[in-house]
Amino acid sequence: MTTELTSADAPSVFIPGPATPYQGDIARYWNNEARPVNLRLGDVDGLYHHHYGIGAVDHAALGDPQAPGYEQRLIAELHRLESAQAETLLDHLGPVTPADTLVDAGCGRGGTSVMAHQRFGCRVEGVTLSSAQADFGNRRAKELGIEDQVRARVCNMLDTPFDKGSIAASWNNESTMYVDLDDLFAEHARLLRPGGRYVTVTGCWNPRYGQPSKWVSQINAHFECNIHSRREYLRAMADNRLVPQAVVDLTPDTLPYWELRATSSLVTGIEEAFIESYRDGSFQYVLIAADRV
Ligand SMILES: C[S@@+](CC[C@H](N)C(=O)[O-])C[C@H]1O[C@@H](n2cnc3c(N)ncnc32)[C@H](O)[C@@H]1O
Ligand SMILES: CC(C)=CCC/C(C)=C/COP(=O)(O)OP(=O)(O)O
Ligand SMILES: [Mg+2]
Repeated sequence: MTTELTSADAPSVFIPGPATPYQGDIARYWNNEARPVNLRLGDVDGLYHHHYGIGAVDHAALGDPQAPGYEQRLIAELHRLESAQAETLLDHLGPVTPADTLVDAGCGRGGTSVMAHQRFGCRVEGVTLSSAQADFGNRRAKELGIEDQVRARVCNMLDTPFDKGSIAASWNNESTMYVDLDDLFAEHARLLRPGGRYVTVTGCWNPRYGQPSKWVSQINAHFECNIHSRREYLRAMADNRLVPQAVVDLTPDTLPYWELRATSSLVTGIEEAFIESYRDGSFQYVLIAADRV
């Protein structure tokens, strides 16, 4: 499906329509998303994330909850933990040079893309289903003067325009639960150069629990997504020339973020499901870094 857009100064621009009705739903979801928990955190330093945080809470920085300015310090602390999550993802990309191009699959508002460029000095290509997110990310890149280096486009991450073997490293930061993993990893394996690195940070259900718990079902309903099991990740990677180099269980590291977020005025109602499922072992927050062989 294609949508033809015409304007006075451009002859004709083709934007691919959603590949499936589900992708149309997800594009609409993210086009309409404007939760204060994401915008107010992003306003702290201009890095806008749609992922969660890891690491210990800095109680000294937070100070007394009764003291003036506590809510702003709480927001800054949640944001610091979300940026720490992205730093940990970038730590696993391996050596990247300024001559390389990276792909941020499911890039959201582009926070991780900007951080990757700032760290490695390289080009970063983001793809999202949401035109509002792509516009937002491109606007931020322009404000930072890095629009020639960091770009977001409306594109299905299962079918990207990047040449075979042209990408040094790619990642999904909390965006794998919207797609079939075989299709996703086949596309990463195609675009990555042999020896390239793929990293995902994701929530997955724990096969040791048996089946997805009621909390996992609640998270799926809340975000209109489909959380996969840890086993599915490892199987789909093995089937698509992605060999895990590190599998890190970040569950204990993300709980403090959730426990702090649950006390904030910016709660969205999903906090209990994350906290309870991490505690009962039915759900895990993991990082998987894999070599494209
Ligand atoms: C939870 S957000 C994560 C955003 C970003 N990775 C971050 O860490 O801030 C999920 C993202 O996945 C994107 N997404 C979901 N399915 C997609 C698909 N088939 N192709 C491209 N992007 C997709 C959504 O558009 C959204 O930007
Ligand atoms: C770990 C899992 C299962 C994640 C699901 C994907 C998702 C919606 C991530 C956070 O986005 P967000 O930052 O927009 O969410 P929120 O508004 O809750 O902060
Ligand atoms: Mg968020």
